[in-house]
Amino acid sequence: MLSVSEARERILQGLQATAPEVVSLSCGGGRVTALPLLARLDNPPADISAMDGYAVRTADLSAAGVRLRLIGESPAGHPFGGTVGAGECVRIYTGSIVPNGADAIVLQENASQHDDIVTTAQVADVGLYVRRRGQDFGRGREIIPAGRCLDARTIGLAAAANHPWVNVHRRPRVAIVATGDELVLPGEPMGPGMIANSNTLMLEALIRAAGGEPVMMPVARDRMEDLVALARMVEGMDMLVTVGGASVGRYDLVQEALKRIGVEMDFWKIAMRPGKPLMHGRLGAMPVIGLPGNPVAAFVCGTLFVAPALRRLMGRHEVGPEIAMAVLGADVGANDHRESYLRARLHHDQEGRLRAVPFEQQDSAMLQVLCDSQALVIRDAKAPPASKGEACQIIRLDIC
Ligand SMILES: Nc1nc2c(c(=O)[nH]1)N[C@H]1C(S)=C(S)[C@@H](COP(=O)(O)OP(=O)(O)OC[C@H]3O[C@@H](n4cnc5c(N)ncnc54)[C@H](O)[C@@H]3O)O[C@H]1N2
Ligand code: MOO
Repeated sequence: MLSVSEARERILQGLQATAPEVVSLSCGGGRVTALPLLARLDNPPADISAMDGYAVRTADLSAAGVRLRLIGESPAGHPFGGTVGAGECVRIYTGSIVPNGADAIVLQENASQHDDIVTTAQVADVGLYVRRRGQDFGRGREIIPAGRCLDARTIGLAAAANHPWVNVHRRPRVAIVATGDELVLPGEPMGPGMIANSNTLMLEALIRAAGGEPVMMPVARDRMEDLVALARMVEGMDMLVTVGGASVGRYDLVQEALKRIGVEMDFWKIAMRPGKPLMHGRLGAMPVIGLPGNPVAAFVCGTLFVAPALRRLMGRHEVGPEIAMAVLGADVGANDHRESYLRARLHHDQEGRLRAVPFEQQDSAMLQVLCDSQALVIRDAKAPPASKGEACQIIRLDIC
């Protein structure tokens, strides 16, 4: 059976980012740049003051207590048009353009003004409290590379560089097909043997959080015709995710149905717990991922395989999952041949180290334990027993 990293490699192999589109910058959050962004102006656009005070000539300030003549003011948005000459100064404010002739700012706290005479209580070096033109970035400079996920910081930077729009990859559309005769949507009447279809809604949220556009398809019943008909409806999607029916039971028909609609299967079953019956294939260029039905297995496989594939389709270079370090908060036994992802609580110990305490219960159907976990502790295949205090790798779940 494939290892987790081999399986992820195979899923990511050859995935192409979706086509670019132009969107308004205010809608760019979570999208990935398809082209580098070049600054459309210098920032700041001119030498500006970093403080409220007086724009002065440092040559005049050989000592504190110098008297200068106030010849005008330079409020933000209304630059002073003249030139500061010897023995003169101009009232200035944070963000205002430093007038010609001036080369430093005296803080207003360090000066007193009576009518048009300003007495300074400070000497100044050239450039004091002056932000130079282009100090942040110059016009034409690449400020954001292609492949960067836009967040509050990058949106602020793009806006400062005068970009109203951004060129980003289209949100990948991901069809979610849940399978099973026992499923009803939450809130619907529930007959005997029925359960609420939690996986579809969970995956919808997971896909949306990873930047994709989830498309909920109707539930496929455990009949070949149903599955085949539904699977055919996914043309034009960027990814198909099925959930359930992945195992070996009589009604686990997903793999066969996928083959019938032309999916070229790549692998089925990997050395992982939870998530062993994971499937992967391609319908043309479209990746198809078949998740196991057990909800925790579906979530863990969603995190380890669906979200990274989605990030690659969105144009990201780094696709995760992000691995962090912690120390074990309890002893754990030897592991078998399946790499394990243990649901665990996280807390900081008295030395400030992050401790991960795996839950006793690791059943892959227990959503409450999953929700009470802040991390997955990764146990390598065939890992020997490990003691409390030993380093371990984790995937954090508590960073929303
Ligand atoms: N004889 C064997 N049995 C099983 C094996 C095996 O190797 N040999 N593997 C087990 C493992 S591991 C897993 S994981 C599950 C995967 O099963 P399926 O992918 O076929 O999933 P189902 O049988 O359809 O459902 C399993 C379980 O999850 C519930 N479920 C399914 N879909 C949903 C949904 N949308 N929302 C909420 N809950 C869902 C379903 O009712 C079942 O309880 O197979 C093991 N068996
Ligand atoms: O994936 Mo299954 O949930 O390993 O038990």
